[in-house]
Amino acid sequence: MHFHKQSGHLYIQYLTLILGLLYAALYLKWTEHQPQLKHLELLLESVPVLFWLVIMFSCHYIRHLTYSYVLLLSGAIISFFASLMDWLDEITVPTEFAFVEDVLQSIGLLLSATGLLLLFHHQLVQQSLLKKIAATDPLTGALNRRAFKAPKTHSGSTVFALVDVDHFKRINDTYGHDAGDFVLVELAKLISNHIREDDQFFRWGGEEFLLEFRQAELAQASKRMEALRQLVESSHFNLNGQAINITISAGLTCVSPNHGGLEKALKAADEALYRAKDSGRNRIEVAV
Ligand SMILES: Nc1nc2c(ncn2[C@@H]2O[C@H](COP(=O)(O)OP(=O)(O)OP(=O)(O)O)[C@@H](O)[C@H]2O)c(=O)[nH]1
Repeated sequence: MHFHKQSGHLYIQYLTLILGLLYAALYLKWTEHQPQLKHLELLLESVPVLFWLVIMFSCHYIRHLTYSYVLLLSGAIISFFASLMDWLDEITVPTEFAFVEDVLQSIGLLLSATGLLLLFHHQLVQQSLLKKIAATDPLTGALNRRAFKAPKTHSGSTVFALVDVDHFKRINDTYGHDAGDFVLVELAKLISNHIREDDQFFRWGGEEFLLEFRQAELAQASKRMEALRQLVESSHFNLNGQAINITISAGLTCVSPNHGGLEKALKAADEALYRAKDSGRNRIEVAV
């Protein structure tokens, strides 16, 4: 008979529901017509029993994390029976199984705590991975627009350079779209390898990038941008023996600590970039 893995996990949920119903029936049956029972104590002792049932039921949702799942589920099952024995002690005369009960409780807690720790660890790793994916451009590996944050006002002046590949459409048209992608990847690598650790490099969209020169004056950043422009101009991107040459244009603007508005500054950089394009490309222009 073909046994589907998924249904095996669902059986555990059904089993939990059945155990829950049996427990409720047991509770009602044994407390019926017994006014001498301490009902409040009995109710309080029910909390751990129900808690472990809920954990057993919820384990289904982490079934893809095998180790956490197995540890948490087995811990919950053992703890459930230990709590049930504890609960029974309220109704019947406490038995000589108190030691077994304690051992079961310890093992159950140990297993579920380990399962939970593994689950938290997995969640932390996943969270940082997701953060990284959300901030990275999948093609070039550069930061993406989502990762961009306005510079902090106490960190001195910042210079932004909007960088655009010249006549990029021609590269796509001449060598194909994959070659265009290759050029973007290589360009991003080249620039990333030649900026300072403090500087930030974003893929702003299409064949446009944003460079953030942190704690830099306009004159100093212009020099560094000009050096990058010359570096790109003199580089050959080698695709299957075919050397592809490109040039870039850039528009720069400075944002001082008491800047009036980042959007305004980026717009100025964009206008400077278009001036660079209009003036023949392969050059940098500073916003006026
Ligand atoms: N291969 C590839 N092409 C892209 C990508 N994103 C945008 N493009 C292309 O980039 C080209 C941009 O063309 P245009 O906006 O005309 O600019 P350009 O040809 O670079 O000309 P100028 O900017 O004026 O120098 C378009 O053909 C887009 O299809 C990408 O991720 N990969």
